[in-house]
Amino acid sequence: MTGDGNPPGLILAGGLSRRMGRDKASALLAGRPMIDRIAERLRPQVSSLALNACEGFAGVRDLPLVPDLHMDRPGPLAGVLAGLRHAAALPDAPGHLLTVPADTPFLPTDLVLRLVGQADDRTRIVLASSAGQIHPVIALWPLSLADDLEGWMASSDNRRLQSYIARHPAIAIDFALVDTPAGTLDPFFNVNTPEDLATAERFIEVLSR
Ligand SMILES: Nc1nc2c(ncn2[C@@H]2O[C@H](COP(=O)(O)OP(=O)(O)OP(=O)(O)O)[C@@H](O)[C@H]2O)c(=O)[nH]1
Repeated sequence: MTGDGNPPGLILAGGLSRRMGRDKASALLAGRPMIDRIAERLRPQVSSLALNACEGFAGVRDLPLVPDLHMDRPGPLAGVLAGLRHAAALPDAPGHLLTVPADTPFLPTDLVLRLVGQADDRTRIVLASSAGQIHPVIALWPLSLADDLEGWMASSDNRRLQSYIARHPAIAIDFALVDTPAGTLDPFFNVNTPEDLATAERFIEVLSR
């Protein structure tokens, strides 16, 4: 990787949180906003951390806001594009950007280490996977993709991350499930609903014992 250091990180929080019924990034999880837990997990793994959300997002005060560039084109790809442009302007000239969603509070502490280990060129997208499932929002993106992604978004109505990724070299790195007294925890467990929030609280409780 350029700079041979950790990549900058971007938390994607530009979604509508319809299933949660309120902004999920700032939803309290065991007494703390979920996004604080995610930021805490990521900070030691990245060179800098920013938040992608809509202009005016009030959920987090201590992260720089990177707004979507294509407000008429919703979807996480718009956040990735905004993040790639943001990262390209950073002083240490990173080669890649790490993205994670705002709803995965159990991110592995070796997430970046393992993804970066496979980022051996400037073109390959390195994705996280678990239990045989790829998580396309949890990925290392080469900064060199920015113009290509912008062109794709301008010329196609397809907003699926998987469709864009399928056009590029990509590799998925599998992360193990974790056995806990509350059951098996997927490190990329997604908190989308109030019920998921309750499940996540149970895991936090047993993991903190
Ligand atoms: N920048 C950006 N990110 C988005 C957008 N839509 C979804 N995301 C992000 O993509 C990730 C996955 O989103 P989902 O959980 O599928 O959707 P959501 O809108 O957050 O939640 P639901 O409305 O319940 O589907 C999350 O990190 C979202 O914040 C968008 O329009 N712009």
